[in-house]
Amino acid sequence: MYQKVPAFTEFNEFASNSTGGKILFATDDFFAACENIISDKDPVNLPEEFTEFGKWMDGWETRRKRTPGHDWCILKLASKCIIAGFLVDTAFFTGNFAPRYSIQAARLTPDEEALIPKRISRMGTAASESDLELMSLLSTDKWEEIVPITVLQPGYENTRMNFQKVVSDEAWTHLRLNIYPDGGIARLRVFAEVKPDIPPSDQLVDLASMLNGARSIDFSNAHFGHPKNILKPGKSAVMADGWETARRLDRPSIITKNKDGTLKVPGEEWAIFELGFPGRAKEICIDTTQFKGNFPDTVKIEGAFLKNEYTNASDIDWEIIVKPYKLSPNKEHWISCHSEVINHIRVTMAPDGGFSRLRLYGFVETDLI
Ligand SMILES: NC(=O)NC(NC(N)=O)C(=O)[O-]
Repeated sequence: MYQKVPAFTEFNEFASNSTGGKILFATDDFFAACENIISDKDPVNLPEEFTEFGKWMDGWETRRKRTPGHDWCILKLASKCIIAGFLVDTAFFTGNFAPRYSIQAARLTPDEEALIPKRISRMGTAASESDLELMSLLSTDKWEEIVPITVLQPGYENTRMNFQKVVSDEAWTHLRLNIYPDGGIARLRVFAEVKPDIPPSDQLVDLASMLNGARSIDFSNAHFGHPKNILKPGKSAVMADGWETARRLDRPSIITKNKDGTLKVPGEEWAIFELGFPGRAKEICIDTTQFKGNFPDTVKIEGAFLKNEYTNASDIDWEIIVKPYKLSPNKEHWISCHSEVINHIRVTMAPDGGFSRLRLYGFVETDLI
């Protein structure tokens, strides 16, 4: 049985590898390296797997502390953002999960970040005394406690998901995750809203990038992968890191084609995104990388400028930006386009399937921000 997932998990995620999060420091990596907590993959359990240090664990696990203090790590977020909530997943850490945690946040300048000692990430290691002394150069008044010391539940199927809502309007660049006194956690997910600087109006910007504030706000189907994945930076490394729907069950028993080569198959799946900035679209990329036997036949893109908060897709007067466009497997499709000023798009795939990334380059309409 799975736990109920809070609404803040619909926000983009800013700690994991695929979005550009980074572990900068950890006091101890004895049983399992801290980088595991930002892995994109869901944690796995390999009960028979042991390393020279102990039981192999898919997460960050420190040694049992026999000295004063507690363990902690520093993580750089993919972008400066306002945090809506956390997931501390203790999956498969049962007799060895960290019993309590807290989170502090900071806005660090590049000079301040440079004070953090270079990290050696290896199982069996711990930060040296001199590294810990260097860390004390980072003034403590930079770090604000945004999650107080909080009890964690063990990594059983029905207790592993430790969700924590955050209510604050401040934007942060770095997090310090404290575990008390030691132990393991499998993953840390940080759900947040990015507050990017406004780019100049003569610069082409990816208006659909999550790092520029784009977000997924509605969709018809996300069975295998959430549409918010297509807004992530960089290429997708696995098929799970994309938007993928279930196969539509209303497809005909035998598939045939229209004269123009499109499929004679009813039905489509759609997702709606709020763009990071209002602007005019100039070039769109639909990237089917990783999707080989399950890319959509076609994708259509429409845009709209909404003055008010989005409520319902059918109430909107959508302008077609890219007519149904025939796709190929495992490939970037770059399409030139021209739109009016828009701040939302509807992406419709027919009849179903998945793709990994969407780019929408355009000029920002700075007067409307
Ligand atoms: N069986 C274990 O998991 N033992 C120890 N942890 C690892 N990973 O070996 C521990 O700290 O309890």
